[in-house]
Amino acid sequence: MRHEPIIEARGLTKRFTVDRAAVEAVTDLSFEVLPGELVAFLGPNGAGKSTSLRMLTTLVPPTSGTARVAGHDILTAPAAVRRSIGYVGQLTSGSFAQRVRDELLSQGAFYGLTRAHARRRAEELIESLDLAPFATRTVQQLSGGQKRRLDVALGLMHAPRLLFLDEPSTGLDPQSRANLWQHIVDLRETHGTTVFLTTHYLEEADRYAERVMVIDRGRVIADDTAAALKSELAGDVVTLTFGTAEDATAAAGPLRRLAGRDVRIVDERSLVLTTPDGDRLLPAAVRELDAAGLRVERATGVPPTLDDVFLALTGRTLREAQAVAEDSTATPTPEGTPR
Ligand SMILES: Nc1ncnc2c1ncn2[C@@H]1O[C@H](COP(=O)(O)OP(=O)(O)OP(=O)(O)O)[C@@H](O)[C@H]1O
Repeated sequence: MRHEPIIEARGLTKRFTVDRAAVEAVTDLSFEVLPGELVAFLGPNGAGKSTSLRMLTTLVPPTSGTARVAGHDILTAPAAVRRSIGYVGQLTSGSFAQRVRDELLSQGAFYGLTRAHARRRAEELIESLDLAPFATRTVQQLSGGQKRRLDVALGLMHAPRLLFLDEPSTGLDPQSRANLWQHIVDLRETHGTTVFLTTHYLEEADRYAERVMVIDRGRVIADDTAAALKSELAGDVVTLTFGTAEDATAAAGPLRRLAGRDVRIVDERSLVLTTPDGDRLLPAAVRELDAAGLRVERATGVPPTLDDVFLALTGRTLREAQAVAEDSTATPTPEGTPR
């Protein structure tokens, strides 16, 4: 039996007006997420990730298109959508002077849980998000990673089936990031919570998400498992280094024929190519070139990353796209929810 999608976006588009010019933050976003999926929405700064999330969580209205989220239409039943989902935005939500446990209880009251229910739920979340040692601390006494775990707990107080997280790990050190991710993965495994999150960390999306949607300039440009995206859109990067520049030049033709791929010469003595099956190509290439008297000094085959996927799709790496976005001096005129 096919499950009903828990998110069903149809042509979601958002246009902002910046200095009287229209900025299309999100263009024609259509996709489905099934219950229990863990989806990473990956893209550089300014790609449209947060705006997409804000539309799906009813924080900003779309310019056109609509979506059904947890069974409710975001345009006609926004309150029902909000009751059914958890949302953790980019900024830490806890109020500074409250203690962790009290913060969770206030959130429970906000969602209309009885005091006894809220207490039970708070204890469960304190346990599952590893907050027990800090439960009586105030929010301002927590580290960045602990605060982010509290944010996730706050988003889960009313036990939503669907949790949206906007860049949950940005600004955390690598260890806290890995720890937070482990909690997110556990949540999904233990409670079957559907998790839809944005990130610009390639490695995280690659390692933890079972599905990666890549967004660039407001459009979704790829949507699959990380493994499928890498094998279909990128390939192993094979590098052969020779003793002399002459050997490298002489080897380029035979290697091109053997691999059936374009070959580039780098650093005069190395040949580089991308192929879906580097492990098979490498020994064959070394044997053939050796037999032709062209000595390979070093041979490496590196599996592709999601950055190679982004490069294959856009002609630039995600890191380059990120750097350009960070250099951009354009300040948007706020409209809708302030950033
Ligand atoms: N309130 C707003 N008013 C005007 N323009 C906006 C507003 N919010 C976002 N934008 C613009 O829409 C585009 C997409 O922004 P968005 O915040 O959705 O990107 P993002 O992928 O989430 O980026 P980041 O990783 O930096 O959070 C950007 O060009 C941004 O400047």
